[in-house]
Amino acid sequence: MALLLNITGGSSDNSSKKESKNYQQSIAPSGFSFEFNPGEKAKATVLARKRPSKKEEAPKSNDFKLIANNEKSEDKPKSKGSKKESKITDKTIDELIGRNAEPMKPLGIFEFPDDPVVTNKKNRKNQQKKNELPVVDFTKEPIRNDRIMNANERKKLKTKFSKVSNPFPNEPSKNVKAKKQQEKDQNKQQEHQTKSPKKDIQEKDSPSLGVQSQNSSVFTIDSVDSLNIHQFSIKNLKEVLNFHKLTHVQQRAIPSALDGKDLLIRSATGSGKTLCYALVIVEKLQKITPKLTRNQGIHALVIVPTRELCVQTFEVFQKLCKPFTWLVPGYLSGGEKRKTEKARLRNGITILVTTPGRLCDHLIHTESMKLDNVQMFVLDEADRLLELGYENDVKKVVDTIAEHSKKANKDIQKILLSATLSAKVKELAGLTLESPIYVDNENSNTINNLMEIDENITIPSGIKQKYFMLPPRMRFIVLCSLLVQKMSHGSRKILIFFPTQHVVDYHYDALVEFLTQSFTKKPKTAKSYLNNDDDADIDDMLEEQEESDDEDDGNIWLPNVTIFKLFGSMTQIERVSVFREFKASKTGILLCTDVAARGLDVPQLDLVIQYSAPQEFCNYVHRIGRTARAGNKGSAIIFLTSNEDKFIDFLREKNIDITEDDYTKSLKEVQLPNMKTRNFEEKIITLQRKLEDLLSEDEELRIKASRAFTSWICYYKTFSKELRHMFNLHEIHMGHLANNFGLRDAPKSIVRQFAKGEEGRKEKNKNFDFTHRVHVPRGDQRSFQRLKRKHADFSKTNFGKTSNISEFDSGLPELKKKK
Ligand SMILES: Nc1ncnc2c1ncn2[C@@H]1O[C@H](COP(=O)(O)OP(=O)(O)OP(=O)(O)O)[C@@H](O)[C@H]1O
Repeated sequence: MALLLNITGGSSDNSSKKESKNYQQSIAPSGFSFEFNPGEKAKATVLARKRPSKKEEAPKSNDFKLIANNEKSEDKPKSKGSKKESKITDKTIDELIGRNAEPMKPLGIFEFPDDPVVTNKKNRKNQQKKNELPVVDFTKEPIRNDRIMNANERKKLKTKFSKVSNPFPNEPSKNVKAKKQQEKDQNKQQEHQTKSPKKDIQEKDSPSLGVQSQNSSVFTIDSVDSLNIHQFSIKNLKEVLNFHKLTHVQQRAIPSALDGKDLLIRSATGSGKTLCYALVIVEKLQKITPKLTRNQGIHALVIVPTRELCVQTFEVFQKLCKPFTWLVPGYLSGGEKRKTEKARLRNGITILVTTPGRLCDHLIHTESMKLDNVQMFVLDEADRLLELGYENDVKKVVDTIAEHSKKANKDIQKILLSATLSAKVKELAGLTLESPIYVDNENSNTINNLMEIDENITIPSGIKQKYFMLPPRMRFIVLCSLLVQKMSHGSRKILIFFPTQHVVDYHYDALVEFLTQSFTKKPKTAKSYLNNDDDADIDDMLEEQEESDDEDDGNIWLPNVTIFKLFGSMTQIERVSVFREFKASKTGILLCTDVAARGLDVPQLDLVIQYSAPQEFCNYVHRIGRTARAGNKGSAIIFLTSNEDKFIDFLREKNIDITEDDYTKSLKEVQLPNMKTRNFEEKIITLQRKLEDLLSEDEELRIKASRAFTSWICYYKTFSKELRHMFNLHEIHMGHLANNFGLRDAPKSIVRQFAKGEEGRKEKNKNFDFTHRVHVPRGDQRSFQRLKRKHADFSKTNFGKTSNISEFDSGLPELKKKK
């Protein structure tokens, strides 16, 4: 029970105020807050109250024992010891409540609009009885329903509670003045920014990049035969890699690199930059006579920013080295045991692909890690390396290599590739490269002054860019219907970018439940199996799940599609296996953070969905660049809400060709499995209810949703300077955003769960000794079984683990595991 009392009165003695305050704190029962000044008539006002929930214990009468000062206003303040004690019993409390009662309402000061679907349980029950669904236009912003309190009452309440910090701003419609003021401030800020000659590093590093669309096609008419390389390499390119023609960037870069020049390469996503250095490395090393042996150490070093890119690049080298078996490619990507990697290094690697952090670690701790023989050095995705904070690591490696080259008096060829050439990348290029040749989509020429290069990005012409302008609470529902629509229209692979790993994790569970499990059956989590049956075995569960899936095919939206998730804090085994399986699968949906935005090359990926906007403009370009690669076609859709429309203007100013699409189209088109709905509004209501019911049945999922909601808010606060004014937290309707996550609680209380501190969280999560939801997407069983066998005690594996160490930390404290 929460009760707020305000006991006020004037005071004639200031000295005793402090004393009495201390006193009242020490005796105040939890849930009460009151003030009173000694010497005056105590006046109690009940501002609001909440009925105790059934579970909560009824308060004992002792809880209401308040020490009030003298009831008579003319009484002088008395010393502590002489305070008169008067008991306010349950009865008096009730009387007080009865006298001043305001309508029942949770103590949250800012109420959220009454949503007939979400909050009106009575209505819902009645409707269900009648077997009729209310028709609600979800597509419109609801009109605020002020029936709980009128404006005056709310104003009063707000001023009384003005001391309480409010993490949520007022709703936009109610806050016109504040909005205007904010706009003024923003304009001033912008003016200031344009006038100010000094720019800080971040501004420098997120420059207003220009965009140009690729004019020509990706490929030239030149065949791979035109390259001056070994005949076996040409045969290998044609037969193993299926490359016949050169891309523009390859045609320009490869001959110069074969001549031993340092290169700075910038070109559109998917234009074949990897081959520009990989082919040259293999060609140069295979030429060395006598043939290199693996114990002669590392001869080529390639640094990439992420583990997936590391594995991907290593696989390209494996293919290119096929005709030259004495060249041994290898990779170090972190996440693996240092011991295993040390053993690999000891065995000998000729071409090493690595992430910078792990490389530096081995340079310090591993004796066999030597860079003395390095002849070629590549920095791929240099801008991303710097963004991820690897600047020092990269500089350390550059220095080490320069030292060796000086000692041995030999030249090391260096190649730097970057999608964007920010000031920092240029600075790094200046440090690393010597009289480089600059290659982009259109040109290749020697560059004297790197600073002269513009900072434009090129977007492949094969990408069709669309946006949805949709109400915030519709995001998830539209996503489901869009996925079903696209998959049934022949899409093979879809990549969805989410803001943080918590948001990925929650949506993975929710989408698996919606799209790949029986639509009408209640979900079963591993926990419920383990709890209900002592002898239950995961094997039984999997078998049962498989059998019921087979029976229910008609009841499943996407029975043959596997859903994957990928984010930075997953274990190495998970990350690599997810990435490989998604690449190899015929159809699939990958939910990810920006960890997959750069460099990843997934064949037949025809749609990229951005569930939320990227925090930096260049990430927009990289995200959409996962589709329409190597001259193929693809499409990209970004989900925005009406208050984010400035982002579209911003994109158009950058010459990005983006058009609006009707988000209701897919909802109107797709049918819910085994369900007949009269209109699309009914579909929306059914889907929203399903989501909410799912959360109410599954506490674990509800907690995930709450964390995801909170981390979304954190993400929203951290947009780059360039984009910050377009994504204003003050303009988000928190209630609607919470609805979108299937949450019915007041947004403020959701966030509080994670702001309470360690004790609060422990309390909240004390029942969760097994927090891994075991969704085994169909077709994914084998890999799951493999994983399970590897980790005999399943409940202790990291499968599905989500902690906060990834590239997009949500800023939330990590959940502590129960001992
Ligand atoms: N000459 C070629 N002929 C056919 N396909 C090619 C050729 N060169 C590269 N590709 C293919 O094009 C795709 C993109 O190549 P790559 O990953 O090297 O692009 P990228 O420019 O590095 O992209 P990003 O900037 O996104 O990292 C790959 O699937 C690769 O196999």
